[in-house]
Amino acid sequence: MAITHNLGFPRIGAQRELKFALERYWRGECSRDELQAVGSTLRQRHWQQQADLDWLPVGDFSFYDQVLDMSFTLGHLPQRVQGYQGDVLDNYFRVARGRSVHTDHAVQHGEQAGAHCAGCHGVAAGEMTKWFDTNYHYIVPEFTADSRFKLDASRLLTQIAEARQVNGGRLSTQIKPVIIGPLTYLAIGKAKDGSDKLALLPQLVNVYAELLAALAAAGIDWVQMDEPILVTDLDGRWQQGFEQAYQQLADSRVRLLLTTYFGPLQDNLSLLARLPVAGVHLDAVNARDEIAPLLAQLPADRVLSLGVINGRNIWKSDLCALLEWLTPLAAQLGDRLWLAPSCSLLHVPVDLESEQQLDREIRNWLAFARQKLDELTLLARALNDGRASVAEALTANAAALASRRQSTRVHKPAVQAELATLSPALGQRQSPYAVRAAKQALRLDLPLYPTTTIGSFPQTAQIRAARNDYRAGRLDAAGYQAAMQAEIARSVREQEALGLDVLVHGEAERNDMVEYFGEQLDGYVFSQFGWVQSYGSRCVKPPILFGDIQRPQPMTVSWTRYAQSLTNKPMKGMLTGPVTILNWSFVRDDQPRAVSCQQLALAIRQEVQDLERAGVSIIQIDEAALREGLPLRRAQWDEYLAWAIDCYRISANGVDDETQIHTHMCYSEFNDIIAAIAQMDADVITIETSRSDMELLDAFDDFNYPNEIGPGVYDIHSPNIPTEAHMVQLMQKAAERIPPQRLWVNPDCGLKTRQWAEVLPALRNMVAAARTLRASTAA
Ligand SMILES: Nc1nc2c(c(=O)[nH]1)N[C@@H](CNc1ccc(C(=O)N[C@@H](CCC(=O)N[C@@H](CCC(=O)N[C@@H](CCC(=O)O)C(=O)O)C(=O)O)C(=O)O)cc1)CN2
Ligand code: MET
Ligand SMILES: [Zn+2]
Repeated sequence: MAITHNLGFPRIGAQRELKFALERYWRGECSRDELQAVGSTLRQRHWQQQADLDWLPVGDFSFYDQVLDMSFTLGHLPQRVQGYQGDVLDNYFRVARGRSVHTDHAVQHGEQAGAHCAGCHGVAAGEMTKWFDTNYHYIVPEFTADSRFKLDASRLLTQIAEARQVNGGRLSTQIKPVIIGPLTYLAIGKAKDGSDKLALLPQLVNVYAELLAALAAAGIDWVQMDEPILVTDLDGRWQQGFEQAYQQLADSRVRLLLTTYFGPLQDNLSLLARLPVAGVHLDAVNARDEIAPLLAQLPADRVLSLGVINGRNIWKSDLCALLEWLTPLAAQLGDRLWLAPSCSLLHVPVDLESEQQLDREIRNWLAFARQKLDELTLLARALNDGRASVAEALTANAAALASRRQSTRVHKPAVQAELATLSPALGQRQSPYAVRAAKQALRLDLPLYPTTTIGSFPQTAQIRAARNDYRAGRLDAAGYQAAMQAEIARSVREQEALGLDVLVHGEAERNDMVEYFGEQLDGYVFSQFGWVQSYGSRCVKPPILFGDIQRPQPMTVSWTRYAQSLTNKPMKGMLTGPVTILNWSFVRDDQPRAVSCQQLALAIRQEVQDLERAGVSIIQIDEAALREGLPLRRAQWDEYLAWAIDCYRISANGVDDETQIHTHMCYSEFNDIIAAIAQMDADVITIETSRSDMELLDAFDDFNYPNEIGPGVYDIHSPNIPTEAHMVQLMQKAAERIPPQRLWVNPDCGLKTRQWAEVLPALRNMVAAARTLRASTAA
């Protein structure tokens, strides 16, 4: 009997109920009890929706982030919030989002609050970073040599009790708490004092042992222990850490299912196989080749859970093919075979049933979280009761897959012919940077330390309401265009008044920097409710790249032209680069990512050339997700970077010398990939640096990065207003590393999540800082 289970369910709600409840609570518009009630309703609903499984995940729900939940369970909070009296949930949000100086409410409007509160009475928010290679951000655990842990199992115990009440307690399914394992918890955290995190392992594991004892006392049998760090390169000390920790936990009265996901185990396979746990989960989508070697090494009493349904994409699985290779395994393993999605379903939308406007043919190719669980139960029935018991469903699945394989909407000879002509030479600028820079300087006539912003201005409630009205048919196309033009005019007016040197149109018309382009490219469809949590209450709706990509018409030219008509200052054309569009979309699984990326590169190249023809003198091509797409294993980095950088270059570099190309990246680790960044050969790169105090620029300095750089001086994740003095000081640090002639002054990232009331004084200070810098350089 193959057993079915799930690693985690999306928690935001099919209608983003959790998002809206959180934001109401943060604005003081609903009570804590009401927020708790929404959480409880969502948990109940999600358990009911998973009731066909043999084992339900519990503890995968979170009001903000599952890593932060684990920090609370382990009693491990940053020093700065320890000893805070008051409600636990409020304290939790305080760690997640900080508390601004101006308000005692943990910051309004769903914003991430400041990490820098030097000299103010706010509380700095926990740092956020990407969860492995996903677009989900977690709150980074902060370690120091004297970190201490203290168990608080209340969240898990409460939710276990709650799960047992589902359907009036008549749920036949069993309950399996989900926690992040000790090694992964340590590995994804940051040692604030540079100390050795592994030194904390023994006392950390003591608290895990207490937790497992508490779960056993609550009648729990299996516990899912997530250790995705096992799919990354681990050195010997970390491998030893695994042995020690799990040796120590082997005495516990619960059975551990040690889960790995997002990739193959490689060097860690033998390690996992010999850990004294009751079962292991392997990502059988990405590591199918490892099933046989793992089974060969796994002791005969262990459960093997296979993640056979892809938890990272939205495609239907090929059930017949899966059955083909699972049938002998099921016969061999019997009850020892468990089946699951490859990873938590956190990374996919909830329910395809909500999508009534999606093209019927394409909808039939898709599966969201609920449909993926249906596939899983179907597989188990076919294995347990014979294929005949689900023959109809299997036939329908095969027909859907065949329709996708053969569709002329997927495979377009014209695109493939164009792709065949593609060569890296397309990514070559006409002249080297020095020659271009001189021509651009003549054309643009910018001052030293030119000021600019990264693209977006606040996405106000009015902008979203107008777009909502437009989508609902309450506002016609002309009305929508007028409303967006009014917003563009407003941001141009504000930028002129501020005295910025290079303006942007503000991106009012964009719902998102990726979805906006997906909506306009052939080969994409987009959903209405396909939201995926990005951080806290913030979600994205990744567009679905299903077929060969074509750009039917210009996507940004008319907005940019309108914006340029309002000012004599240079107006930056603003595009998202091919690698970022790829990484933040749901993409095809029937061709290599590199090929999809090349198609996107050609589409963006056309847009760049159209902007140039329209007289736009500066074009920015954002590659915010370039680094996030790096494979989890170093051995694969070069291959990825080679095609990713080629694609960016093809999109960006087909312009005349006089056209200035900017790129933007907002993350803070460049050391590893600085050579690749330099190969992009952008005339100007704007990056996130303000939180790292310009230390990030060491990478550019050491590498002798040749082109211009705008190191962010304004931390846009914070509601705090940076002072002129602070920004001058940051730029002076920058100027110690990069010659002033090659420096720009700009924020860390776009301003769409901020409010005008914060943006205006901050940019006023930023422009003042640039003037001060110019004066002191001239002197
Ligand atoms: N794709 C992507 N990934 C990214 C980023 C990014 O910008 N894009 N940035 C980084 C950080 N991540 C972020 C992710 C989301 C948001 C964000 O603000 N998301 C918005 C949704 C943005 C959006 O798509 N808005 C739509 C839909 C707006 C909406 O919710 N409308 C309401 C109605 C609103 C009204 O009537 O007022 C509805 O449909 O119910 C639009 O503007 O059209 C949110 O969660 O609130 C910000 C940063 C990393 N990853
Ligand atoms: N141009 C985009 C913006 O300003 C870049 C964002 S990078 C996440 O919002
Ligand atoms: Zn950015």
